[in-house]
Amino acid sequence: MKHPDDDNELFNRLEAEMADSGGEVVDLDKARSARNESADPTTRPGSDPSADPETGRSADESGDPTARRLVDLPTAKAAGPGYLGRLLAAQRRDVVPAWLKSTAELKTATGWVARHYAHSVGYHALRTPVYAARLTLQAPSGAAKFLGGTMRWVADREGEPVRLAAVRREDAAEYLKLSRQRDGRVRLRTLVAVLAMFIGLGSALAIYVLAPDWLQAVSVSAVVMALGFAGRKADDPVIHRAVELPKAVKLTSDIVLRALGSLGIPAINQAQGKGRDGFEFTAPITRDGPGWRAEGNLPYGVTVTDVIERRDRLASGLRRPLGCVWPEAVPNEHTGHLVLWVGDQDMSTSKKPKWPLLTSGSVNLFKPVAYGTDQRGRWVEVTLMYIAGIIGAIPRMGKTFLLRLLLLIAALDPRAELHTYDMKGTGDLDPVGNAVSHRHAAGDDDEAIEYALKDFRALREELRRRTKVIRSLPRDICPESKVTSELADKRSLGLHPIVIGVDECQVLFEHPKHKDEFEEIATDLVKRGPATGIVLLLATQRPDAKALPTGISANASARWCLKVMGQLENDMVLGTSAYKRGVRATMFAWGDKGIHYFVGEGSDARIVGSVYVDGPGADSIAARARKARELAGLLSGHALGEEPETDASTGYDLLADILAVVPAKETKVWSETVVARLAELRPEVYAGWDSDALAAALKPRGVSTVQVGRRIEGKFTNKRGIDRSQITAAIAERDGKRDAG
Ligand SMILES: Nc1ncnc2c1ncn2[C@@H]1O[C@H](COP(=O)(O)OP(=O)(O)OP(=O)(O)O)[C@@H](O)[C@H]1O
Repeated sequence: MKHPDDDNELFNRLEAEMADSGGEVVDLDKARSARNESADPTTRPGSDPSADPETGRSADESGDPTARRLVDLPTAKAAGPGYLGRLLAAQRRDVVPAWLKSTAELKTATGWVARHYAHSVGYHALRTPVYAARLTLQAPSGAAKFLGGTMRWVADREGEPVRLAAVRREDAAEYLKLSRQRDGRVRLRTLVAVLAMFIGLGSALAIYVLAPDWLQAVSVSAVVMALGFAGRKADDPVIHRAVELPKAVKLTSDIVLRALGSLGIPAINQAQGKGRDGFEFTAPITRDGPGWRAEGNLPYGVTVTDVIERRDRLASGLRRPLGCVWPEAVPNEHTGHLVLWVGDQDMSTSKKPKWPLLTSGSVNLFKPVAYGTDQRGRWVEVTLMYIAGIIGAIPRMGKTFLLRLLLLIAALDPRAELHTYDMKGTGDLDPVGNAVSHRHAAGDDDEAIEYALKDFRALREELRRRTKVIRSLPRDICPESKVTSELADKRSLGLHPIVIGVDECQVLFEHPKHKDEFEEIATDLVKRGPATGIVLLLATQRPDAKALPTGISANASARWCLKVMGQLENDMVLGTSAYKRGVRATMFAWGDKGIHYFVGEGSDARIVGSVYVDGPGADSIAARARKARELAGLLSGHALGEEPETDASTGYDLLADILAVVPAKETKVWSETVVARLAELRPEVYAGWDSDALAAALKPRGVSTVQVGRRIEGKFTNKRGIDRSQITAAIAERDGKRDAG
């Protein structure tokens, strides 16, 4: 779009030049049109920018002080970065193509080729007897063809039309010449034929008399097959194709231009109307994975998003199914740089490579794991640690399946503690929940909401505990102040990954009574969870500010957006102004189930088709995950049939309990007295605690024990104890500076 400042600048510069030359006011419209013409992307190169657009002469040449002057300096062409500058900014294409660099892709491609030929060989081997029988049946006709052909050759039948033409012209000299040539040729060919016959018959006789049976059989078969082959009919081949390869039409520049011309974008149509291309190819059209890739610049002012918006028309212009046509913008390029990838097959129906984790293998959540494929069939990976993610889509597009897939991946890391909430209540998350989850609930009834609320509160406590543990760790063990795979392995620290998945999260965030608390805790988990090893994954079918509070959607670092209906939902899931940048999940078709835009931590949006794992598949993966946990002794909570109340490890608040047993008038109390009272209060948790255990439990909560002196029976005794004011201060800090006293 032309900026109004451009006109002002143009006007000012024209005025300045006129003042220099004492000229009059210039027709700005004409100057503008001259400028626009020189700015047309498809203008032929080589035209002199300083020349008058009408006379072809430059203003200086004409000597007319009122002549219009062009505002671009003649040196404008040379301006801009020099050769080195351009080299620095140049984009280098890969020397080795991506598919050759990836061993997984190479293996997949080799596997496909091997399977293709194995199939062909098997197909033909099974049909060999049929082929032999058909060739034998065709052998007599082949023999007749062979004999007839030989006779015609000996009799020089190919020269006959020429001789007959000489007869018709009554050209005696020519006819005599041709006849003599024919007689000579027939004599020679007869000799060759007779010789060949004797050699053939002699060989046959020799084989009959001298050769072993197998050689006789092979020779006779070979002759019969050869005669059968000679007797084949053009319209009925003996050998049929074992594999019908899909015929993908080659993408040519003409097809691309035709398709772009059919979009109804005025700038392209105008350029094409004037006989120009309306698109400037910047690289040859090449094969790229199972499809074609075209790349180039759209006319000035036309953006890639204009094309993406009309993807269905583009598909019509290319005469390809919608699922094959993927126009994309290139990050860090100008907005008119289009990459058009046209697949051989529809992405939603094309055959996907087998997901390696489907049948075996485990996961380290701190490392990338493949969870889907892009348009080109290449694996796309996600690292589930250090993220908070949101999944959004209209109903029935595969949102729950995607969430379940991510949770299954998490389940395959035995260290991960899963909290799964299926607020839709249809049991889609049950395979994971029942097999491995520490906490799991389905449905939106009061019981499930209470359960979730209790768990969220406990998770907030856990988050706080973790931040303190991380803070108390020495720098060399925890150099980045975040949980690492090594720290997660140390069970004593309790920093294992926690993955929370909530399907239809709007049920929590719109709950009439608890919505604020859910929102507050979830926002905290999204902001501080990733560094402490807590991952929150939220899925919703109604991504708006109520269903997905902005504090959460703005801070999520991973986003998965399946088909949505409008810009608002699109940007809600994919981030502000994603729609404007051309990242539009609105373009997905209804049949594009599981296909989504994925924006990972700091990476550009990619189109991904997630791996399809159905219910039974999910069951078997979850069973595998359960087994691994059982072996490692890491199965806990819901998966063991435990209810949260009976699980003492997270269901208590030590600081609050101390306040409960130490009245305000007792400012300092010995630890042994505190643990005795605590054991009375909550024996299932505190029974067996001693002073040291209390000190160890208080340390991550930011409280240390102090020396407390007492005079007992006239004797002064010093022992470790707690200072009540420290406990109230810790609670105040923990609860956001609220007064806990
Ligand atoms: N990756 C995939 N590939 C192919 N088909 C898929 C994929 N994921 C999901 N589907 C299909 O899409 C259907 C809908 O999936 P799912 O139940 O996850 O949708 P949803 O968006 O969660 O719907 P709702 O909003 O009603 O819960 C599934 O029944 C499944 O057959």
